[in-house]
Amino acid sequence: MTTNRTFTMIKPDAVANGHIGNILAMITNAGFKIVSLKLTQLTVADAKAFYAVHAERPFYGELVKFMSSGPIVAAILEKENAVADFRTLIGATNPAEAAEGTIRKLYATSMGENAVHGSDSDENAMIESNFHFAGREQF
Ligand SMILES: Nc1ncnc2c1ncn2[C@@H]1O[C@H](COP(=O)(O)OP(=O)(O)OP(=O)(O)O)[C@@H](O)[C@H]1O
Repeated sequence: MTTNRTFTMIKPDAVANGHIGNILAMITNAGFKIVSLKLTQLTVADAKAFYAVHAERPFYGELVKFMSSGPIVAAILEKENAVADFRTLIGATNPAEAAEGTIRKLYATSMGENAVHGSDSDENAMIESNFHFAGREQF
């Protein structure tokens, strides 16, 4: 397996509920190295662009509103098999279906407000990382 990178956001629900520290601890305890990190907030335009792939889905408006509703933590993570291993760590999109011990099982409140994002491919990890971080912020 090769060392690679994934992109994550701690979403507005988890930030508002005070879970930043616990979620970052779970991430680093699982062996991910943080190579970029910031507290930021998406504008409506940013959220629309980030989730453009979902533009035709019925939940798109709700998703854009939620993701721009408050601060998020954006991070780039490095590990062997980072994309797949991170999706295992966060659990299923719907927290009711998320496995025990996953971040979403512990901290997500609903399908929409599900605590964290994780890239779904190496290609998207790079696109999403570059959306949020300048080259000099990627260590
Ligand atoms: N049926 C739904 N109702 C409300 N929100 C939804 C629904 N399906 C997805 N979402 C929201 O849109 C996000 C993107 O959906 P996607 O299918 O890509 O899930 P995911 O890959 O598990 O999540 P993410 O991209 O945030 O890591 C979900 O994380 C969730 O916040």
